[in-house]
Amino acid sequence: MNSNHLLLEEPIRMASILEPSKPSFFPAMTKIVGTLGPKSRSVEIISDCLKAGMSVARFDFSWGDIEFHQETLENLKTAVKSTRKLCAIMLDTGGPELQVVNKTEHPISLEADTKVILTPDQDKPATSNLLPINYHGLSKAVKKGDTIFIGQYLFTGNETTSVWLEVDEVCSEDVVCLIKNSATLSGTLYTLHVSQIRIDMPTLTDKDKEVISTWGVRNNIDILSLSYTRHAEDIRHARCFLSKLVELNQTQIFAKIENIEGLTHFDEILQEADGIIFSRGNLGIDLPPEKVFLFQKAALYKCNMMGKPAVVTRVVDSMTDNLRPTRAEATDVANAVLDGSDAILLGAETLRGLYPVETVSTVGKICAEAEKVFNQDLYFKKTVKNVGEPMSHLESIASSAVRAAIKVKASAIICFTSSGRAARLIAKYRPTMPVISVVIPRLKTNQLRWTFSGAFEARQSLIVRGLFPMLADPRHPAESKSGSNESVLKVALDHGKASGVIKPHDRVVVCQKLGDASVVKILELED
Ligand SMILES: Nc1ncnc2c1ncn2[C@@H]1O[C@H](COP(=O)(O)OP(=O)(O)O)[C@@H](O)[C@H]1O
Ligand SMILES: C=C(OP(=O)(O)O)C(=O)O
Ligand SMILES: [K+]
Ligand SMILES: [Mg+2]
Repeated sequence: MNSNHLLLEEPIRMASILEPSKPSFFPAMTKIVGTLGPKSRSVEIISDCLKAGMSVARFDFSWGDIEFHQETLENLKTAVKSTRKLCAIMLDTGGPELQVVNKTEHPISLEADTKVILTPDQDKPATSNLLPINYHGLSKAVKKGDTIFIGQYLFTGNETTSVWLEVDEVCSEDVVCLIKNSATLSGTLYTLHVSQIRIDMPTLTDKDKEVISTWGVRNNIDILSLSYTRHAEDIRHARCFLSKLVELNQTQIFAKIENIEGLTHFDEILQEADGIIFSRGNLGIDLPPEKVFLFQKAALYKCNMMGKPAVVTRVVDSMTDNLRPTRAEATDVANAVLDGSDAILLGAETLRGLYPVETVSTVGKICAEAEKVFNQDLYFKKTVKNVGEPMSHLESIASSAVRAAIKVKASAIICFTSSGRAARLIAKYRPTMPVISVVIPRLKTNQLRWTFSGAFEARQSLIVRGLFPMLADPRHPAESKSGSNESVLKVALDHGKASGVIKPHDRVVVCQKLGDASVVKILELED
């Protein structure tokens, strides 16, 4: 790769690499999603994760009951209040996940070159020769020679508790497998992944529907992470389900791409979804290893060009048990940023890891360093070319705002918005400075009661690279129609100053509507 793809000053002075970066008010423009669980559910730890840069909390319903997750969420709310850091809520569905059921909870030793039977009879206890699973259709879906992987819930890939099997024969509903490596399965929950087969289970299961309509509705979830999205129809179906739950008709749907079926239908899925999660843990098993990077780069590019947020998972697995990532992992995080990801999703690292806070902060620091050498100029040109001409008015305003901000070396772009659309479009051009989106609430009614919009739009931008939302006071909307938003703008500038983004004598680019005209203006601050 040509060094022009990175923004490095020539000649490169090696010593400059070690110069510490200037502290900034936020850890990085790239966002961090943290999965909350046993090791990250106290108010204290969650507060520290928020301060370290986590802006989206993921609740994975592959595991844990509603009460458990509710308790964690109540702690999150307390932490959000006390730290004054906003956080979006993501519900991750269980989906058609195959699992080994070990009711005894005793560790099970599996020995290489011996055989083990996978059976759908969940009444049988799990032993070294027999593993009950939660799916009746496995024997019909596999054939001799297929590869099966069994790993701990949120397997990291480097634990000694994962096992590879090879299908030997099928006996009615049972599947007899040859064990390829010795391992001890400990714990209660194991995911089972068969490379490249089709599972005839719905993407949104009955259990998922129940969780969404109870826990999800109660907590106004901002983002639904739809596990094992395989077709655009999966998204349409989930959207239809959400729209019937009045409280969730603004919830965004992120397609979690976890297998080859999802890869094959990627383009049509991207059209329907609000964002994409590259579930690299599962993808890494389904795809040949040498193809993983290529899918990541191609798919992130497509997301970037569509202006839809892309999230990458499984970055620093080894930090589950260690204070420092491996060099491969550290480099991988930086490459995910250079490839264009909006957010990094931490799974095992925060859920059951020993160092949740340190992980968030380490990943944030790596992202910030990568952002500094991200070639915005090249990216900008590619994006403009991709949009083509004539551009829509809004697209043209958004790209002009970014260009102006870069040219005058503005310290921030302030964007007024209600739907969030304008701010997201600005972020699409990946400005090097933060975009403060001032979400102006709108009064709306569902014919039962009046409410203000805005909270969803503000929180949903917490997963978009470079976007930092601020929810304006609902008393302002009337005046925003007629006036010039002077008072709201002052609040936004004060907010920027208080957080350290904007300093005296800085330039700031503002994007707003004045009367019927959309304007981009450059402010030169005095104090
Ligand atoms: N309440 C507002 N006050 C002033 N300007 C606004 C407001 N809402 C949106 N704009 C501006 O209007 C243009 C269209 O933005 P967009 O986000 O699509 O609007 P909406 O939120 O109405 O969908 C952008 O230039 C944006 O900055
Ligand atoms: C995030 C992933 O999956 P899970 O939901 O099982 O953590 C993954 O496979 O990368
Ligand atoms: K899940
Ligand atoms: Mg999963």
